[in-house]
Amino acid sequence: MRDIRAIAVLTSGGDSPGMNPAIRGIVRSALNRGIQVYGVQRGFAGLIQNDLELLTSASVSNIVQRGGTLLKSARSLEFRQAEFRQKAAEQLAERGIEALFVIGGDGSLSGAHLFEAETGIPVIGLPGTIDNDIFGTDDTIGFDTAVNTALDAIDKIRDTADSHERHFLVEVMGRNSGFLATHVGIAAGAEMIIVPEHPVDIAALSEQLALNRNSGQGSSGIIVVAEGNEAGLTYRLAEQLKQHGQSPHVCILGHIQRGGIPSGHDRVLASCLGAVSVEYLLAGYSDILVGVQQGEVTDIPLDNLLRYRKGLDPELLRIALQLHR
Ligand SMILES: Nc1ncnc2c1ncn2[C@@H]1O[C@H](COP(=O)(O)OP(=O)(O)OP(=O)(O)O)[C@@H](O)[C@H]1O
Ligand SMILES: O=P(O)(O)OC[C@H]1O[C@](O)(CO)[C@@H](O)[C@@H]1O
Ligand SMILES: [Mg+2]
Repeated sequence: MRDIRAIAVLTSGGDSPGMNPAIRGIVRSALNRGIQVYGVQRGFAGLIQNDLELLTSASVSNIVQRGGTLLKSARSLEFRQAEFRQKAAEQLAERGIEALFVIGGDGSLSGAHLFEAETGIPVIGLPGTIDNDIFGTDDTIGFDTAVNTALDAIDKIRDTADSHERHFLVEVMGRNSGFLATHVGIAAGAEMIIVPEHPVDIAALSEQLALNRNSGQGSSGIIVVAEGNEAGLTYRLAEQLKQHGQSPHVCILGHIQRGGIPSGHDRVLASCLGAVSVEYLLAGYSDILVGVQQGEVTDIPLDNLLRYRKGLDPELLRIALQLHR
C-alpha cells in the first residue's frame, strides 16, 4: 500500500453533470483514510495560479444532486506548455500534495498524462464529459444525463414538427464524435442520424426526406446532427437541403445539454469511480484512467488516449439505420 498524506482534485474541460458526485466520492473516500484533500479551482488554470483550498467532508455536502462543478472548470492554454506544468508541479510539492486527481474529457486526461510523465507526480484520471469520446471506457460521467436532456427537448420539438408537418435538423453536442448523436438519435426515434465519422450524402439525405413525406409514415421528421468540428455546420446542411427542394428547420440544443441535475445513473457512476479511484492510488497505481468496461470498473493506462481514438459502435449504427423506416 502506498502511503499518501495529501491529494488534490480538479475538474477540467467542459463541465458535465455528475462531476460533483465524483468530487464528493474522491473527497470522502480519501478523508475516510486520513488523507487531506485540496480542491483546485478552475481546472489546470487554477493549478497554475496555485488556487487551491483544503476540502472537508462538509465542503461536499449537498452536492450529489447538483449539475456543474463545485470546483469550477476551464480550458487552459498555458497548461499546454511544459514550463507551466512544471510550475504547477512545484506548487503542489510545496504544499506536500503527493497525487493529482483529474476529472475531465479526453483533452484534460491527455494533459494529465503529460503532467505525470514530466513531473513524476502521480495522476489518476476520471472520465468526466458529456461527449463519451474517451478511449478505454464505455461510459463517461455526464453522458447519460446529456442524452436525457437532449431527448426531453427533442420530444417537445417532435410535437411541433408533427403539428406543422416539418422536418427538423436538431444539432447535438459531441465535438468531432457522434456518440451523443447516435444514442440520442436512437432513443428519439430519429428519422436520420448524421455523425462526423460518416460523410453526409446530401442528395441521398434529401431523397430520404422526400420518401418519408410520401411514405404515409407522416410528413414530419427529426434528423439528429452531431455538431462536428465546424461552427454552423447544421445551418449549412439546411442550406444544401434547400437546394434539393427540402425546407428543414434548424434547432441547436447547445449548452442546455451540459447542465442540469445528474441522472441516477451518472450519480452512481461518478460516486463509484470517485471512491474506487482513491483505492487505485493507494494500491500503487497512477497514470491511469479509472473507467468502465462491460459494466465493471477498471483501470486503463492514460497514454492510450494519445495513441488511440474511440470508435463509434458499428452495431449501434447498423441498428439505428434499420429503425429509420
Ligand atoms: N495535449 C495536451 N497537453 C496538455 N494539456 C492539454 C492537452 N489537451 C488538453 N489539455 C488541457 O486540458 C484542457 C481541456 O481539454 P479540452 O478542451 O480538450 O476538453 P476535454 O477535457 O476533452 O473536455 P470536453 O471535450 O468534454 O469539453 C485544455 O484546455 C488544456 O488545458
Ligand atoms: O462550452 P465550450 O467551451 O464552447 O465547449 C463546447 C464543447 O464542449 C463539449 O460540450 C464537451 O464538453 C463539446 O461537445 C462541445 O463541442
Ligand atoms: Mg474532449
